[in-house]
Amino acid sequence: MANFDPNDVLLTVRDVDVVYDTAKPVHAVQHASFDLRRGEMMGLAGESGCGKSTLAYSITQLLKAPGKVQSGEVIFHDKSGEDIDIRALEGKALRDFRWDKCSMVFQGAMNSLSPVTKIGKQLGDVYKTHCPGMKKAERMERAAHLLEIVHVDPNRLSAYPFELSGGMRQRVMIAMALALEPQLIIMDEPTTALDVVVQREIIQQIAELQRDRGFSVIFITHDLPMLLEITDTITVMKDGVIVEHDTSANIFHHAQHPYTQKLLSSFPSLTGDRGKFLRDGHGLDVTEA
Ligand SMILES: Nc1ncnc2c1ncn2[C@@H]1O[C@H](COP(=O)(O)OP(=O)(O)OP(=O)(O)O)[C@@H](O)[C@H]1O
Repeated sequence: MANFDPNDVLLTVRDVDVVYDTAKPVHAVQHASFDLRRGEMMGLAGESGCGKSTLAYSITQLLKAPGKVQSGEVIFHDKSGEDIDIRALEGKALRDFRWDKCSMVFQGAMNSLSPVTKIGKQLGDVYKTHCPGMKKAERMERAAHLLEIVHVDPNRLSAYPFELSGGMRQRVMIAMALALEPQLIIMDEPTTALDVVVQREIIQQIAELQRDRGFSVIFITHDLPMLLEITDTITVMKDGVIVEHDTSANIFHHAQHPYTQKLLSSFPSLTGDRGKFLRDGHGLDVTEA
């Protein structure tokens, strides 16, 4: 039971090919194609080194040398009706696109907060940059609201990052990613550096926020059972190639590719039977397999 219209595509990725141009070139992503719908939460799974991050960075033009997108098409179908060719964006248009329409939360994002600047100012600066006419009082009001959304006490606006726990700092980074209400958020192992209890709380919260606010998510992790709980669809990569892309329910019940089957069977379950949880469109309800 998905929360999105299957015909309402937000992102079209076609035939994307990425090479790291090193002494021995690495063909890290090969002919990757998928559609992401508006309001869809898609998991990108596969073992370390299979090309998940490379594909995500290519989509957002964040790939650094020696990585190079050699070919392919990435089109963002904006809610305004405009089709944006992301690979053709440069300069200000690209910077605006990144926060305004698409944001990213990285694994170590919490460590990218400036240690000498209060949380409120760092959140407020997103508005200062992207909404230049906004008054300071409104920036702070919005920053406080963002903290509330991610369950951090708004009094923490006056705190420095070192005064917050790792989980709180990562929540602040999620708040920052939400600031301009982007249509797409790419999350690359956003909770991996945190302890498991905090990971679980934050992942549940991401799923709730996504459901309530209707943005689309590409959630990157090697943790396939977790993806089964929170995503609508899952894309599985192996050695730079997308080997399977289907609804999470189909991946769980009828995985076609032997590699997906192997991934599914290689994880112990928290609940006894492997992955009893499946997203049903209403959060993380339990569904018998
Ligand atoms: N800067 C680089 N130079 C050369 N090769 C690279 C570079 N970055 C990544 N690669 C290679 O590209 C391939 C894909 O790496 P990538 O980091 O995208 O995989 P991943 O699935 O995201 O892995 P992880 O889960 O460990 O983050 C790997 O073979 C990796 O060694």
